[in-house]
Amino acid sequence: MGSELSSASPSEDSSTPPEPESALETARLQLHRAADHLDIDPNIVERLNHPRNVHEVTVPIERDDGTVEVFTGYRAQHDSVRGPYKGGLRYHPDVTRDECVGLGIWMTWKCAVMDLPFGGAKGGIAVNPKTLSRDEKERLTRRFTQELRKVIGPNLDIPAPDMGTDPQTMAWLMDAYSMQEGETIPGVITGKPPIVGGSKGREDAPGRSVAIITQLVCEYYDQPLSETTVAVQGYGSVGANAARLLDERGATVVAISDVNGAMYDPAGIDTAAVPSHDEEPEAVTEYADTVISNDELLTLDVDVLIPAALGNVITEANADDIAADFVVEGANGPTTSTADSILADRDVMVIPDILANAGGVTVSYFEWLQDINRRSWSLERVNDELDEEMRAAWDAVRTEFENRDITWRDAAYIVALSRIAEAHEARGLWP
Ligand SMILES: NC(=O)C1=CN([C@@H]2O[C@H](COP(=O)(O)OP(=O)(O)OC[C@H]3O[C@@H](n4cnc5c(N)ncnc54)[C@H](OP(=O)(O)O)[C@@H]3O)[C@@H](O)[C@H]2O)C=CC1
Ligand SMILES: O=C(O)CCC(=O)C(=O)O
Repeated sequence: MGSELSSASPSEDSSTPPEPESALETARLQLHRAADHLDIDPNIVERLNHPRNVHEVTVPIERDDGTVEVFTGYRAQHDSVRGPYKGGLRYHPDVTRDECVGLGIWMTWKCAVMDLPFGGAKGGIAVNPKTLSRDEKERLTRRFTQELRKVIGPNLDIPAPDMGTDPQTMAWLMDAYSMQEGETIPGVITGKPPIVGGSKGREDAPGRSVAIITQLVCEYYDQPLSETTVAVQGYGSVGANAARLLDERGATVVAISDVNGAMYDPAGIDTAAVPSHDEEPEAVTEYADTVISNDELLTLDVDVLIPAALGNVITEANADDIAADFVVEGANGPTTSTADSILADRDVMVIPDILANAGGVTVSYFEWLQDINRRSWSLERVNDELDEEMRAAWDAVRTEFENRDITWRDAAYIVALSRIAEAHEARGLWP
């Protein structure tokens, strides 16, 4: 196993990089922007500019036809000053080392903005999971777990689902880790099926938090939900759950999408009737009468746009065409830095990923507590506590937004970075 510190130089120059911009470039720019608002020891900022470790592993598996194929996997661990590293595992062909580092940095801020006792990490394998059989995916996950065994653990680094992984993947990881350790250790991973120590409500949680935050934003700007139109890109764990909850709560969801395009109905979509990615991948366009492209979805004239699939979909090229009043980021990093500035100049309110989709990691925290205590919570308790945590985070971010006259993203970063910097100061050195 390789373990290395980032060799990239800190981005002292906070000018915007040319697009396409990597998750790492965006994350570093955002760190420096937030630090500019705060009186933080520059040495702490320099530490946070780099991951603590990036583990790169090769993952060989036997394909069903008997051939061996070797994939590359990563686990980037950014900061653990407030607790064990925490963050998802992504199976996607575009997974790279830098993407994992950038996403890991965002996990640090996300856990801090929610005031959870975790740091940030992210990992994944560069693979298209749709090209794997179920058995191949299981073998890949078990071997990846074996390679990461020494650097994860319930008090060290606790992975979870992300794009391309699901509760079943988490169950295999938990089983592989537990078999190697010789005892059942459910707390090594979250997002498991409830029967093996998962939390009720975890699958819905990131979409639920997107819906809660959308509702709070609408209330804040006196926009009744019953008069709000919504377009959602991506119909997976985040997008489908957000769309369905907003639909249930009275909003009109006019567009949803899968990888092949978007279903569009200005009269409103019956979101429960369309299978999510988990229920049937690539089904949205199959069920649609009117199909538009994913690019067209982004520029629809709706009140709320929820990008909930890939990163970097709102860019310099289309930011001027975004017609929504509010962008609530369901995906991680859907907006490039240039696009962010364009949207801010145009008074489009962007509610950042680290707040909006933080329900996933918050219920992961509840799951971890349940695993430690060997006691499961009711769905009602999970949802009530999630609602409470989201409102507390919203209040903290709103206070900064109102006091400083800044963007919602800067406000969320200020909340997160202040907590992290204070923890580094308190602990004394560079843990
Ligand atoms: N899962 C989690 O706990 C959390 C996830 N996130 C973030 O949310 C985003 C989505 O993750 P998640 O919902 O888990 O992913 P899923 O794998 O559950 O679903 C992804 C969805 O996006 C669609 N999609 C894939 N590629 C594209 C594309 N090029 N254009 C448009 N749509 C596409 C898929 O369509 P199809 O069915 O056709 O494949 C599917 O509907 C990611 O950025 C992730 O990091 C954030 C917080 C928590
Ligand atoms: O639940 C978790 O630990 C992390 C989920 C995740 O990867 C994310 O919020 O981006």
